[in-house]
Amino acid sequence: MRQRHDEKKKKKKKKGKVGEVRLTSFSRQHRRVDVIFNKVSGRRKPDADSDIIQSTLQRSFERVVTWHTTEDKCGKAVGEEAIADGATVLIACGGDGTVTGVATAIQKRVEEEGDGAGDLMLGVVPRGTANALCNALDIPGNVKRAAEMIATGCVRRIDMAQVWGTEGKKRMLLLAGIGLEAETVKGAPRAMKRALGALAYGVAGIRSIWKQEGFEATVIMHDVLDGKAFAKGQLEAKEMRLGGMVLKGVTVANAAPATSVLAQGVGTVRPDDGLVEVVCVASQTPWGMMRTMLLMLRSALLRRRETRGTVFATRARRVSVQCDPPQRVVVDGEPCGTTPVTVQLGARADAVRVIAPKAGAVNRRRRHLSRALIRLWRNARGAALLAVAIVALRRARA
Ligand SMILES: Nc1ncnc2c1ncn2[C@@H]1O[C@H](COP(=O)(O)OP(=O)(O)OP(=O)(O)O)[C@@H](O)[C@H]1O
Repeated sequence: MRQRHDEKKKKKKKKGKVGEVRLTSFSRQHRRVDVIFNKVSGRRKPDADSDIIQSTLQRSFERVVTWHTTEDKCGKAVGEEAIADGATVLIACGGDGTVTGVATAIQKRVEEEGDGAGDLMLGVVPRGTANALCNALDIPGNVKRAAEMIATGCVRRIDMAQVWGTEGKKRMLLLAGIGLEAETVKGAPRAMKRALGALAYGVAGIRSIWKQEGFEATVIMHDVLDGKAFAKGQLEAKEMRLGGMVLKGVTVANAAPATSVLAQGVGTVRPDDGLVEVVCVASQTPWGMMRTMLLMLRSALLRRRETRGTVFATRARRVSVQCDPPQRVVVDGEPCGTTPVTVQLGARADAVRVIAPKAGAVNRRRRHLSRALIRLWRNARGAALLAVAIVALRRARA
């Protein structure tokens, strides 16, 4: 009896959690890592970062090969070259554009070769401006710590969607933004990102709130499956059509941190559930939009659905968006033509294996912190209202 119990325990230990593989023997299995380096991403010094990454990885791997992207040869093209050369662990060092490019090269090979593609894996060392994927997966933001994590992390499977737009087909790890999000990305060119860092997106975002005109949108969703839709219960529908709405933005997200505010509203953006989060915002005035965005941020921090009339948020497997007049589209921070656009998660949706810290612990800490902050804000607001009331009462008496 005791023996059987021990055997069961051993098996459990071997298997680990579903979707997570501990990488204790990872650096011994994989002797080579390939670094795909984008030297123009972000604001950090490329040579210094390259040295840190090289020396850190050399401690765990026998061979570290570095490849450089160029203006015409992006993460995807360089990733394909590295895979053809025998790379199995590809580390994308750059912004979200570079990460999606390398992930696209990996998924393309997996689709072509199936099991023959072997153990292809994506690692990320963030060097970009927003580094949204790293924030969403709790990958350290520090270059050295992210490189160290490559040898000690877990492998998480995350979905990768396909996007069909006016400029053809593209892959998506993070999100497709239509309207407001696309205006924000356009309003933050590389020179501005170099000067202001992540603040560039904040400045561009506020400017686009005032600039973005409302547009008439038709959103068609297939396989809508949402556990707490409209806070009323399970919502399941083969097809759902929202038509004739005047919106300021539509976001279709696969993975997004809380700072990608326009992707929030469902409560959590799950990168591994085979569904995308669809969020439509309809606030018509700039101040109304600012308020709506604060509510969306709250929804992300508290992991609670936003049910106000100006936000519609749900989950589906396939989404098509048409706009009148046509609107700009960005996919993972890169321009991708205009609407109409369709986003879909396919059967091989879980093909991308990303090296990331064990999910859970960091999220739990973050949730506690955000709850504490909101409690503090409520108390401070209550105290301020009380003080104003006391002053008004005193003045009235005098
Ligand atoms: N050597 C290079 N010279 C000029 N541009 C390059 C070079 N390598 C890549 N690029 C361009 O960099 C872009 C991708 O940048 P990436 O998204 O990785 O960084 P970022 O824009 O600084 O970060 P973020 O997406 O977080 O704002 C692509 O459009 C690609 O054409």
